[in-house]
Amino acid sequence: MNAPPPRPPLQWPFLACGLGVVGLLVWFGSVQMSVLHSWLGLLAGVGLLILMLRQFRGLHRQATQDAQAIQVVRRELAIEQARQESHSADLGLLSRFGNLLLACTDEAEALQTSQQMLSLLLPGSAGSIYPLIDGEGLAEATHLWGIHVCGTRPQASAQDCWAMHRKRQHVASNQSPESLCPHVQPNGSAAFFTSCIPLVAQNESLGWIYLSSPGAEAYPKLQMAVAAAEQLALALANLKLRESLRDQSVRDPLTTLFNRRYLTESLGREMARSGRRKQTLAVMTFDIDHFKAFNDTYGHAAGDAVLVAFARLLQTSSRSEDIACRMGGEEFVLIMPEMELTVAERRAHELLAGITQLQIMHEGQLLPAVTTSIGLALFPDHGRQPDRLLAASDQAVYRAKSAGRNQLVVADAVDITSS
Ligand SMILES: Nc1nc2c(ncn2[C@@H]2O[C@H](COP(=O)(O)OP(=O)(O)OP(=O)(O)O)[C@@H](O)[C@H]2O)c(=O)[nH]1
Repeated sequence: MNAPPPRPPLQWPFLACGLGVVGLLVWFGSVQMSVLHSWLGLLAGVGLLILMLRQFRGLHRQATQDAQAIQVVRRELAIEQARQESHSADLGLLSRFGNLLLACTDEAEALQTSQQMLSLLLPGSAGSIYPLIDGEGLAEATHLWGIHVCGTRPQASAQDCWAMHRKRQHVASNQSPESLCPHVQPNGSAAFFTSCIPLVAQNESLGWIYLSSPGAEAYPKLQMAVAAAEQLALALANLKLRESLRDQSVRDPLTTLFNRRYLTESLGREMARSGRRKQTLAVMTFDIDHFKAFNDTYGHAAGDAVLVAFARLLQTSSRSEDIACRMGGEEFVLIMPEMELTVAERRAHELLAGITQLQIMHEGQLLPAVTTSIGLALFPDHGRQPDRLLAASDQAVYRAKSAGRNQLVVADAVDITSS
């Protein structure tokens, strides 16, 4: 910003004015003395008055220039103030974004929040968030805003993005097509810019944000986008860590099924939900038969392989709303919300057959088939409290053992007013 030029000193006009007045006085006074003196006085007075007028004109010009300079400064100040206000509004949004991310409980919520906030933070651009969806570097543009001025692949590998290679933002334009990332698909001749920003936190790459903006100028709010990407990356890394810690606390490390702790947490919740919806819920308890003998014959590691294979069978033959748990040892429980007795019985028979058909290889050797006994209890018929329902299912599995194993036994109906 230019500073206004300094004003000229004001002595001159006053001095010229004073001398002009003195000249005129001398002229009036000298009228009495002599004509020559009077004309000299008059000339001096008029000369000084002209000088004074010139000085005033110069001052006026200076004042006009000053006023113009002040206007320029005011305009620049207004622009600067507007820039500052927009910057502080952006910082406010950025901090709100950070707070919202802190409140997110999972990755899906964080991405949804980011989609909404980035569209506010980065007006004039279209964007896609590409979170990595597997350990192989494949990413999917799951959350989008605005209308991209050029296409981008919905699924792309980290190899297709320069920002992922360089681990820093990559700005490109169709003016130099070789600079565009391979996932960008130009679909017209109008000028556009693209910006890819990697999502990296704690040295881990989690995906990238892709922005496109029309015109021949690079997107002006790139720094804001980079700051937002840093916040999102940090939030995603924290949520992943939280998820993994939570997972460790509720999952069985050998089979990765849920553990007993998770079962007790979720059974009550699922029963309450079924109660509200006036639906039945089935609980199946599995106990692999003669597992001690199996371990003794083929070794503990072979036994582990059987437990892992059976866990996979439970997972693959369950619906997404079912909850498969390993209670400990060779005992498993499957919670099946919204399941009627006849359907549950059919599923149990499929599992009885399924376990005998497992082809389990261990150290290059095909292990012999194993069988399981199953106890089945239904909410609310066999228990209205989680411990009662589990106990009913447990008792049923022991009856299946006593009856010769490799079979299903349904719990006895009980007086539900006392269960
Ligand atoms: N391999 C392996 N074995 C386990 C694990 N946890 C418990 N076991 C074994 O599972 C066996 C359970 O034996 P039992 O409770 O006597 O039951 P069972 O031999 O299956 O007999 P039934 O249940 O009456 O058919 C024991 O030998 C335990 O050592 C595990 O994580 N891995």
